[in-house]
Amino acid sequence: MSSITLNEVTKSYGSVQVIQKFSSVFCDREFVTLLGPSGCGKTTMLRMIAGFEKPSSGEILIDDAVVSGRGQFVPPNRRNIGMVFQSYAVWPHMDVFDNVAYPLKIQGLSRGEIKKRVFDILEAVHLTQYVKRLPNELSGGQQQRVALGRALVCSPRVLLLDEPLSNLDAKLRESMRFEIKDMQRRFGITVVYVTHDQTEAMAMSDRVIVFNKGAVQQMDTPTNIYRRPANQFVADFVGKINFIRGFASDGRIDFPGGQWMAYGGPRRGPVAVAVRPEDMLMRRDRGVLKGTLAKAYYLGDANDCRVRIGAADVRVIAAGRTYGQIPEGEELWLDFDEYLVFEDDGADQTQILS
Ligand SMILES: Nc1ncnc2c1ncn2[C@@H]1O[C@H](COP(=O)(O)OP(=O)(O)OP(=O)(O)O)[C@@H](O)[C@H]1O
Repeated sequence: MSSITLNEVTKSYGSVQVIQKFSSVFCDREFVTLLGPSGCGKTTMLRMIAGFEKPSSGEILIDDAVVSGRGQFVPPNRRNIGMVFQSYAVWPHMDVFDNVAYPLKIQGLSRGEIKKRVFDILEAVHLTQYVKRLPNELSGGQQQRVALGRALVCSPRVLLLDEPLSNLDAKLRESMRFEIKDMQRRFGITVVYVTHDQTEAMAMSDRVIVFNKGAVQQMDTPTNIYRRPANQFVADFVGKINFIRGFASDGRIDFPGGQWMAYGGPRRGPVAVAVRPEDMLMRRDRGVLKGTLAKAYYLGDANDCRVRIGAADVRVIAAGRTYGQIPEGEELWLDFDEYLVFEDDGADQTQILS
């Protein structure tokens, strides 16, 4: 068992509140990702769970034990938590074996026991052949695996990862995602992962918590975050999306410029119709909005298109094999495969058609 319970946790620095009241239970073996733009409070939340920061109010429990709150504070080294940061934070003067063995030496384990546990972990993180190397003889990905091994070697109850892949190149980042996920399953560990990269969050998590300015915007599964975003912020932050401003009345949404679409939903007044680029279909015969294909960029697997409607450019992603079927400059219809209608919050990203 290794759950984390956060009860009405807040954090302020002076008069600035960086985490607004936050409550949740991260379940045993759950992979939870804290996702949000820079400065939204993700790292602060992770540091409070680790014990490097004290909440201003509220309490944190690991399993049934209070680690922060009710007049108690358990220091980081007594929380049995493993941590990996963005910077590899491996000791440059120690070889791979000694880096991974370090936490066990501090615990005073016997040499035989240390050797056994280090080699078990090195096998799990695919580093057995590099055991004698110094960090500067390893690639970034290998160094990050050393950090991961060192975090896991004490069999922690919880693993906290703060942007661990952001210093790696794109290809390595992708493969490490699967390695981390695989390791989490094998070790049966609870993971709290911090990132501003939405694809990382989607690929690994059981649950994603989207933050903005210290406040939770949505806590949900990756599919719900993507397909049923709670508001315009989440819709825009996670994935690509077009917002088209309109006015909802009974049975229809009117767009500036005289175009309109049928609408049976409950909203009335100013709205933003949100459509993901891959949910837009370009057709010759009929559709929701009429426009002109302004530009089509061929990317191989996809076409990244801009369709001009009035004064706005709407982004459409079509299958690569359809490239050239509609030539640039030609009139077309846009149909929406799936769309959401938000109350228009006046956000900058909302497009005005005219
Ligand atoms: N020790 C501190 N004193 C004052 N303000 C702080 C302190 N630590 C963090 N902050 C502020 O708290 C807010 C949240 O910071 P935090 O590092 O948690 O954000 P983050 O979402 O992890 O961002 P990033 O992705 O850039 O690391 C920021 O506005 C930051 O400036």
